[in-house]
Amino acid sequence: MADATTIESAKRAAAIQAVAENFDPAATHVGIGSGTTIVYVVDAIKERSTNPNIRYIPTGYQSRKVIEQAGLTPFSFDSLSDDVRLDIAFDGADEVDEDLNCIKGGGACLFQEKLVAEKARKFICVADYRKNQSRLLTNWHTIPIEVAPISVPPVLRALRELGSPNPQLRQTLLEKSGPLQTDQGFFIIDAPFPPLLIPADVEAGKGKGDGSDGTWEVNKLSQAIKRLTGVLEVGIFSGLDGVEAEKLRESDAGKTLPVITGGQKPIAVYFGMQDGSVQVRRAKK
Ligand SMILES: O=C[C@H](O)[C@H](O)[C@H](O)COP(=O)(O)O
Repeated sequence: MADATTIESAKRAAAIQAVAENFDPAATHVGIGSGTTIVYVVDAIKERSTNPNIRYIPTGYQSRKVIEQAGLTPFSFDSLSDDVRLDIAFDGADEVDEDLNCIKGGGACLFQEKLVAEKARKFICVADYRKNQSRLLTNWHTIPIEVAPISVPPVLRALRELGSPNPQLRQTLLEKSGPLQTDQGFFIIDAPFPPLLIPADVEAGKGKGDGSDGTWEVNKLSQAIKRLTGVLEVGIFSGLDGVEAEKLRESDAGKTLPVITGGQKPIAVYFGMQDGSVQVRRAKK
């Protein structure tokens, strides 16, 4: 069992290396995710950046406060024109599999994180070693799903039909305050599922991956949940590979940003390890 100091040191080490290797001080637009790890990313950016003209695009209230407290300049996503791309976006993750699919939303931020990730030429995640797993839902057991409050009962029922044994509406820490509200004023349902397959598992015959035999492949489950009426976004970042997405964006330079469905996998994830080292998992070229 690791102590809090080891975990925080791991986050900091990963953030420092991720920023050193990917942050370009000549950038004009930088996306900033949410959570506890992103604070170290912003600290590392602040150390390196002398450019007061960089616009930092937050992914929610907490993210905007982190940017402001660092003395950097926040710029709202909805003030960006559609043809502007972010040079890069950094974010945390709750779990990452060997294909770089991620679960996010442990802190109730996922919708704006997806918008920002999809608008970035390069999307980088930073996490500590607990998040490094070969399959999603190994150590982190539930998928956060952002839903319209009115739709909670039918979405819970539909999730059970998809095979989630006991999906729960996330509550605030203070029980009398009721369900936790997102930055959009929506609710979060946390849906447990068995560990998710990657496409290679389905090809290897480890399961159908379409829910019919109790197994789900990560993209298929994400799409099945996203289709439910009342679901704003699913906390699975999968879909287009980071390298594939980057190529698509480069080839489309100057035109409208291509629509990337199903979220986006990062092009690289920096894991701070228990021994103080940093492991980098990159998308395969
Ligand atoms: O909702 C929160 C976000 O998706 C975070 O990026 C994620 O939960 C990771 O947070 P942390 O860096 O605190 O582990």
